[in-house]
Amino acid sequence: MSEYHSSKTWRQLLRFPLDGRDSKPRAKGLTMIIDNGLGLGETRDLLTLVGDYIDFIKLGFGTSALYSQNLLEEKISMALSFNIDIYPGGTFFEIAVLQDSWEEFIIMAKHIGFTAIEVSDGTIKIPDEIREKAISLASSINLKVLTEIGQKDPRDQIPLPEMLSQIKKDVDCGADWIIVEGRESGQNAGVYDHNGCFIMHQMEEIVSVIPDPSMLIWEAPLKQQQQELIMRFGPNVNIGNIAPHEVLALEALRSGLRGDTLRFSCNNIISRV
Ligand SMILES: O=C(O)[C@H](CS(=O)(=O)O)OP(=O)(O)O
Repeated sequence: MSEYHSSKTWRQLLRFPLDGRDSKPRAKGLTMIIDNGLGLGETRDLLTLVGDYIDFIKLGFGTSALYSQNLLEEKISMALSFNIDIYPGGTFFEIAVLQDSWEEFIIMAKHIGFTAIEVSDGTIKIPDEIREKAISLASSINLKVLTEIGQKDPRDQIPLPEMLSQIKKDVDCGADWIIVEGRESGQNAGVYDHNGCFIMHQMEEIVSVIPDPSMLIWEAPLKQQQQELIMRFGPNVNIGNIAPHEVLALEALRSGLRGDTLRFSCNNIISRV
């Protein structure tokens, strides 16, 4: 091949097969990662490479308690410098409820620099009154509020009508987003069966009660789940519990740069040629 001289980038040469992916800052198409213990160097590397494709970092479960304070604060500032919201895992909030310290927990989260909070009851039962007050308190101090519906253990699963009414109550109380439980495994929890397949009627009912589907964040750690969500709701569906090293792969899926969604976008491409 003769010498090739061009300053063109791939983006100038090739269109993304799936149109319409929103860029940051965006109100929908959010990606939330679960960080179970990235060091500062790893975090810097990750955000330099894929910071444009991450909207929320969740420090998994109670891992925040295991950091030194300096390191935690440094990690939080790093996330903020990439315009990424950061919050402690829902399980950590549940521990604070169990220990009757949830008000101080929320205030301390704000003080440390977290920009959001997750109010969940995936492991323990939380009285409605505490859930409502927690949402209001967090909103009143300008923390973004994510609530979660669905249980971690299928044996604890609450009936669907209760789950649906919880969504409505959370929205009325001022929750900004509702996370649909899927765990880190994406199997046998929340709206997934033991194979990681969506329990379809649950998914449909959830979508039907929410005033704005972009308020939902689907925990969907598995590719088959991400693909299903993108094919059903488009590239700007909110997806969470993404492993840090899977962010780019998810973004490729959202943009049709991967066989699984390229197939789906083929009609689109053919009609444009
Ligand atoms: O971070 C948490 O507390 C959990 C992680 S997992 O469900 O145990 O994998 O996430 P949550 O946001 O409470 O579902």
